Amino acid sequence: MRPQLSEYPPIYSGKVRELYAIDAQHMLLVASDRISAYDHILTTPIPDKGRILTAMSVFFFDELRVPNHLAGGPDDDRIPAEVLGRALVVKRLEMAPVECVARGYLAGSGLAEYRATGTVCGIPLPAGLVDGSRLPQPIFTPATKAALGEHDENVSYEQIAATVGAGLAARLREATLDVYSRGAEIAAARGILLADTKFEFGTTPSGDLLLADEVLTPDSSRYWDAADYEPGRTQPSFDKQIVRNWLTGPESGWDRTSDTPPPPLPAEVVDRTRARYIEAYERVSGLSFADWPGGSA
Ligand SMILES: CCOC(=O)Cn1cc(-c2ncnc(N)c2C#N)cn1
Repeated sequence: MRPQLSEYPPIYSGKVRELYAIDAQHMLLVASDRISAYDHILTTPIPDKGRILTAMSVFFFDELRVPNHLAGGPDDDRIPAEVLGRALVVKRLEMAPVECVARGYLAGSGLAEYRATGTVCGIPLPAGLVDGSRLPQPIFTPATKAALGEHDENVSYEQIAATVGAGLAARLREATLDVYSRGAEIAAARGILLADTKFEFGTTPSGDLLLADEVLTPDSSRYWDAADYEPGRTQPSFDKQIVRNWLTGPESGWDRTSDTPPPPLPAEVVDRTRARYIEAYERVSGLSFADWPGGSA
């Protein structure tokens, strides 16, 4: 008999995910069906988004064989039925206060910083790079964790070393670049470019460094379709472009520059977006989402 979610005290609620306490050593990491766009949490959920992104994390945790915080499988008995398939039992870690970002391409805040300074997080880059340029090699561009709703602040490696110590900083950089590079290689072989990603790591009482949080999902990474890749412009998001286009198109009636919240999404946009998430998972993993736990069918 599975426990009720209400038996687990809530610890943290993020934009699209929550953390609950299971016991002194374990937590339940729950992914919701919420989707964000233009810094707003939309009122319309994407059915199964939480299950699809949980399946993606589990795929990469397993495929990359990186020491991680998982303490059980996706059907662990400690997972309540109501969140089965979109929740994972994880080891409670001492989290490093660093957003460990790896970038293989120039986009977002990295592009803005490059245009202003020719560097990203103090790392000099070649001249002449444009929006979407592939970098000569992936770079570690850490950020400090911002308050909910704020943007993280890019910081230099030296600042991270001053905060967490030179030893841990070096381990974070090495692990971040290793996991990103191998994950990006797997995805690229299946026609999906992982332009950048954000990892979170934690340590065990014995000092082991474990990959935590979510791994190489479309919420923690920029997913681009390799078939549409064209440096020199903003690349379409593999998973969110349908929503973005509708919100900024004539049918939504929404003004992105206003303070008004986005309107609800039409069913057709929801359905196509759900299909894109499933396509991303099945292409990258080679697995069928129909086999993932927790389906209503
Ligand atoms: C709602 C999702 O959580 C976060 O966004 C960031 N966060 C992670 C932890 C954490 N804390 C201890 N142990 C862990 N294994 C984890 C994990 N994952 C806390 N906040």
